Amino acid sequence: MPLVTSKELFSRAYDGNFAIGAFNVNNMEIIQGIVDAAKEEKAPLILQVSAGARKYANPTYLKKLVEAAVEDSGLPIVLHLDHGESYDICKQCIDDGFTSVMIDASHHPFEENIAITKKVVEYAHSKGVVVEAELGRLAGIEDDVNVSEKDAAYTNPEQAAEFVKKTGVDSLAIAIGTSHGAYKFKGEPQLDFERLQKIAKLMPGYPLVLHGASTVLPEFVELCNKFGGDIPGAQGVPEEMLRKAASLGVCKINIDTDLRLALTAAIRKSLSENPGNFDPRKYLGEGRTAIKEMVRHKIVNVLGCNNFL
Ligand SMILES: O=C(CO)COP(=O)(O)O
Ligand SMILES: O=C[C@H](O)COP(=O)(O)O
Ligand SMILES: [Zn+2]
Ligand SMILES: [Zn+2]
Repeated sequence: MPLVTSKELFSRAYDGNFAIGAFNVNNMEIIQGIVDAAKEEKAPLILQVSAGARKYANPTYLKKLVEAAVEDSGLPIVLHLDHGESYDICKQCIDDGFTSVMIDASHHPFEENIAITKKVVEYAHSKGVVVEAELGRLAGIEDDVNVSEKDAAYTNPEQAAEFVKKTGVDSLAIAIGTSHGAYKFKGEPQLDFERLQKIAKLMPGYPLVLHGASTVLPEFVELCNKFGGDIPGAQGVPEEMLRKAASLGVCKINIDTDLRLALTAAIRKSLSENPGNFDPRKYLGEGRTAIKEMVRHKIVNVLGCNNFL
């Protein structure tokens, strides 16, 4: 099976109230860990590549690794550009064979975001590629911010509907209180589900995307800290909130930080417990296994996209 777009995956996810995991990939072990879990759980996958990942791994290598994953697993896999910052990088990835790109022009004024997104959509659609865009600012919002500050940063539901209509974009990343990285909330985790419901109601059947959706699993934070790390106070999105989002029109859930933490925790532990070892296959292998089990947990217990095939 060749790489697929997310069209069919999202439509099934929407109807079934589950979500597809979009995992950031940077090297072979990360890809293998994710794909091995998905293969065993019969789950589709979105493997996403950031500009930083392309720079780190070299675009040709990454693409070949993802193609190898498709060939080896036989799974429906989407190759997606994460946070494309310009028309040019989106075009480059489309020409390179990506089946999905994100144009993230969310930091531009509304009309400009529309114009840039529309241009990407026109090119992508002419090549059979789907597009994700973003509206709103993905930022950690403190507990004590007032309503007007929240309104300024979070996605405006009416604007979201207008944006989708004017751009023809295939999916939309929204801001309801998540943020990237391991420090998402200072106090109680809080997402604006009322806003999500309003957005979903204005666009029935339309696939929404949640960035910054790692849970920052405490077991990995603890392992990192136990074996020489120093990441105090890390906190992510509780799993029940992700399940709720998936039942309210969120079809794509982005996960990077949890992969980083699982890999780092396992490598720290392995190196610390085996001080005489200098064979990378041992600690990278243990990192890969940690990723596999973490991703399996997400697929089965959080995303609900197992037994998809
Ligand atoms: O949104 C993401 C990638 O686009 C990843 O979010 P996390 O940092 O929560 O894993
Ligand atoms: O959204 C950001 C992703 O976690 C990718 O991060 P990166 O740009 O460091 O590769
Ligand atoms: Zn953004
Ligand atoms: Zn993101």
